[in-house]
Amino acid sequence: CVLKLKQSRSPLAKLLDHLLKALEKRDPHQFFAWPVTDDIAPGYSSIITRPMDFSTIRQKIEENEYHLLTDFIEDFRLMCDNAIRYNHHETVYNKAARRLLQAGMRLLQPENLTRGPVAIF
Ligand SMILES: COc1ccc(OC)c(-c2cc(C(C)=O)n3cccnc23)c1
Repeated sequence: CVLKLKQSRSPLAKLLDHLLKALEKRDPHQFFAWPVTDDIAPGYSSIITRPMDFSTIRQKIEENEYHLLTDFIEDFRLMCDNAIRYNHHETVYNKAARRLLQAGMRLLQPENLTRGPVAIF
């Protein structure tokens, strides 16, 4: 077996993990926890060409694919925008995506990253 050496987490990875946990808390029904499949959402993969979900974001953090905070924020926005575009306005998914996006943008505002109980910068 090949022992995978546990790399020490970069400061950015630790920050993104903290932010991801805070954002996941705003998705109590776990609508954004896993990739959306065509089985549960007919025609999804034809309409949404760049799918994104929290499990994929977590995998990208662990594989050091984010080099800037803005890259992480872009994937979070993409995930919410996909749900807003695919689902009709009055559906639970569209409403949940708009609420999650609003909450996420508040959390990720620079002034909120330097204030509050855990000042990150
Ligand atoms: C009802 O339980 C679940 C469970 C997991 C889901 O996505 C991972 C979803 C889900 C998540 C979504 C999204 C995010 O668009 N969605 C759209 C249409 C139908 N279902 C969904 C719903």
